[in-house]
Amino acid sequence: MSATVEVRNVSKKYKLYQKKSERILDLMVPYKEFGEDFFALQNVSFDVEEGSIIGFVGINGSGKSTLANIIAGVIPPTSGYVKSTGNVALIAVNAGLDNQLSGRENIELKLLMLGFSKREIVEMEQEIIEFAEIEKFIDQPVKTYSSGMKSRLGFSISIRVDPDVLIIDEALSVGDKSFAEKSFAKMMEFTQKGKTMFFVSHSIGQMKKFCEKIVWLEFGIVKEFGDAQEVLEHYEEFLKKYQNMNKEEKQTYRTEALKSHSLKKDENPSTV
Ligand SMILES: Nc1ncnc2c1ncn2[C@@H]1O[C@H](COP(=O)(O)OP(=O)(O)OP(=O)(O)O)[C@@H](O)[C@H]1O
Repeated sequence: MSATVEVRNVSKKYKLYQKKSERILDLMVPYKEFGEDFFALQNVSFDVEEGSIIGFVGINGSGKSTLANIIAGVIPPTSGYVKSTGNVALIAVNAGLDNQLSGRENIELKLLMLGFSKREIVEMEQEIIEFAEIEKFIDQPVKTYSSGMKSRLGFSISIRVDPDVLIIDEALSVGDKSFAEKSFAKMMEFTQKGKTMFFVSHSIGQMKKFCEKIVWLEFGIVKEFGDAQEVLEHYEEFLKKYQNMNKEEKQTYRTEALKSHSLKKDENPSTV
């Protein structure tokens, strides 16, 4: 089964504190606010059709992982909502793995939580271990794994579970070449099955190969959403300019971008 995903007016606010004491005061004093509000995402809206492959691009800190985590239900939005017609799995380095447990225990826990029977778990477990290529380390605690091993384990569990919506956050960048090829082939299988997929990567090459549509995030705001070739062309042009800016120019660019967004929002609050 594939699924649709509706992302509507999603914002995520964090509090930034200069000192530890500010954080404590903010918790303790009910009638006064401490710290500074920071929006990792602001009013993000878009719709995804069944079987689409969507890429998230944007410079560091633009909100890609925050959005991926909100769609996966790992963190809640501050306002707005995400609706999906199917179950969603997130694959990211470290996502959903308990560092204190062994690889095997993590597999079993995840499968138990998803409602698989003991017999099914035994059947699936060996396949997951083999695909992840961590055979002899499978009974060691995950905290001793390299980031590549964690990512391979997370990837292998998620694809075996066969979710309706798959979100892959930079998880393919950490494996070696042969694992990357194997994962890529698996993702192709998923696309052929018509699954809905989100893909977060700094590699524009990977995005071009894989995605049909792109959400370009800039300072937590949707700068563009549309056809992959077109948006990636604009994003590449922007990157060339942005990388040549000095610190002050980047700061001015940020201030102007946020100002123009808040003007647009006032004109039409429900769409970005
Ligand atoms: N728990 C948190 N508390 C405070 N700020 C946070 C928290 N999580 C993320 N942020 C901030 O939110 C912004 C968006 O972060 P996010 O990781 O989503 O960006 P990203 O586009 O995935 O970045 P990168 O490409 O560097 O991985 C950043 O400025 C980050 O510092």
